[in-house]
Amino acid sequence: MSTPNSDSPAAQAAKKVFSRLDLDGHHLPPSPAPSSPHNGGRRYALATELVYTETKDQYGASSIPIYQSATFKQSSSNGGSEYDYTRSGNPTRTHLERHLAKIMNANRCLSVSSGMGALDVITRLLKPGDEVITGDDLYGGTNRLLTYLKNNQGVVVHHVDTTNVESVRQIITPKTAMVLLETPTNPLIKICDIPTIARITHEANEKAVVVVDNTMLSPMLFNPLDVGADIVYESGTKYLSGHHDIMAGVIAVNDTELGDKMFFTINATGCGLSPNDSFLLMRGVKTLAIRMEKQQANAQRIAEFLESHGFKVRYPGLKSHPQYDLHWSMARGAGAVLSFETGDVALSERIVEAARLWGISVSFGCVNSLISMPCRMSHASIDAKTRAERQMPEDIIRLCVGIEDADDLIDDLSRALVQAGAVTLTIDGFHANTAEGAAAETTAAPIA
Ligand SMILES: Cc1ncc(COP(=O)(O)O)c(C=O)c1O
Ligand SMILES: N[C@@H](CCSC[C@H](N)C(=O)O)C(=O)O
Repeated sequence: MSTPNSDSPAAQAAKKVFSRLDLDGHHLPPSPAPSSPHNGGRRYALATELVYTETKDQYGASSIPIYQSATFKQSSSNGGSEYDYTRSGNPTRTHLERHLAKIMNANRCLSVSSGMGALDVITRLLKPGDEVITGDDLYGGTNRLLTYLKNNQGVVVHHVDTTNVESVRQIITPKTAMVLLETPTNPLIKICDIPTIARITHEANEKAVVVVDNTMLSPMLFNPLDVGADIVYESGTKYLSGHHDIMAGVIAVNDTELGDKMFFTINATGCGLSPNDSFLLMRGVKTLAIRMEKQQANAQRIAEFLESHGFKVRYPGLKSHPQYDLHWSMARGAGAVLSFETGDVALSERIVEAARLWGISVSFGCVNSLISMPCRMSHASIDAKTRAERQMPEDIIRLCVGIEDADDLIDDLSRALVQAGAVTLTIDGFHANTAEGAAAETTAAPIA
């Protein structure tokens, strides 16, 4: 098996991010994040800021209380109190949103009941006739909402290869109202050049907003607002909360007018995050750095393990990723989602079903490792014809790596690969039953 190259940009960048987790406390550089009235002014490394909060609680509670109340008493008939009704605002939610604004380098953050809820709020900025440019590899639910807007709301949606800046440049017009990007994309792990696309979009049409779905990387590894995005959203169901026990969505902006418009929608439609889920998301966010560090390290090992045995693996921590340099020019880590192909749908099915430690489940970003077949699960809402047009391999397996012991994860995957007949055992180890596999080095330890 190949060993990680400690001089690679991936290794260097990971050191840069995570060496700041070293608890020697002597040389934490000041955070480069801008200070603003909303973010409270970030002063420390992100790992520190994630856990550092100031509550104004009357009893000095170290954890924000859950203000489980729909209404708030007013000091007079004219109102006069900070909160009146939880749909419009709640202290637990406010605390979370201020904390998230700080770590997302935003002036304002809004929290809603799911990632799709966040995209719904964002796309309500559109009006009939507006054009949206988006990718040809997208989370299935995002594709579904955009298709709904196209079929029912008069919004024109262009799916192009957003990994190619020219495809985006050629299609921008004065009617372009939004450019919506994922990076890495779900599930093909393709990389989009966010700074360049943001620049060319704004140059061509200053009214168009660039929206980035940052769910795959989280603010631990990427801050799209810093490189030209206008709106960033994430499914808080994933890394931000980290335990698959809540649904949440977050939206971050620097532009006051955009923030106000989206707050209007949240208040008008009632999709703001509940006090209880705000509390749980706040609790989850505090461990984001340490979870991401372990999940990424595990993902790197799994990706190298699969690649060294001849599988075609998609992961930006591997030098073989065609956009490796682009990814590392923007992000501080590779994340913990990877996908690989077997060349045979039935074989992929057998692998997925033979895994024990890897739970068969949609979603990612939680502490448990998950395995799935996107074409049948997370992306099943994209019809087969469209999947084929967009070159989505039906056999693709997605791995969402958790915090377990990496050797246990590799052992379980190895066993599943053998049981499924995906690899051939040799005296020295095993290799994938693919053309690449036959040519691959077989240096892994034999499977017991
Ligand atoms: C990249 C991406 N964005 C957005 C979402 C939507 O998030 P949620 O499930 O919290 O609505 C998901 C998954 O569901 C996702 O994978
Ligand atoms: N049945 C759900 C599937 C959710 S997929 C969740 C996640 N984004 C992933 O990529 O795994 C639906 O149809 O939305």
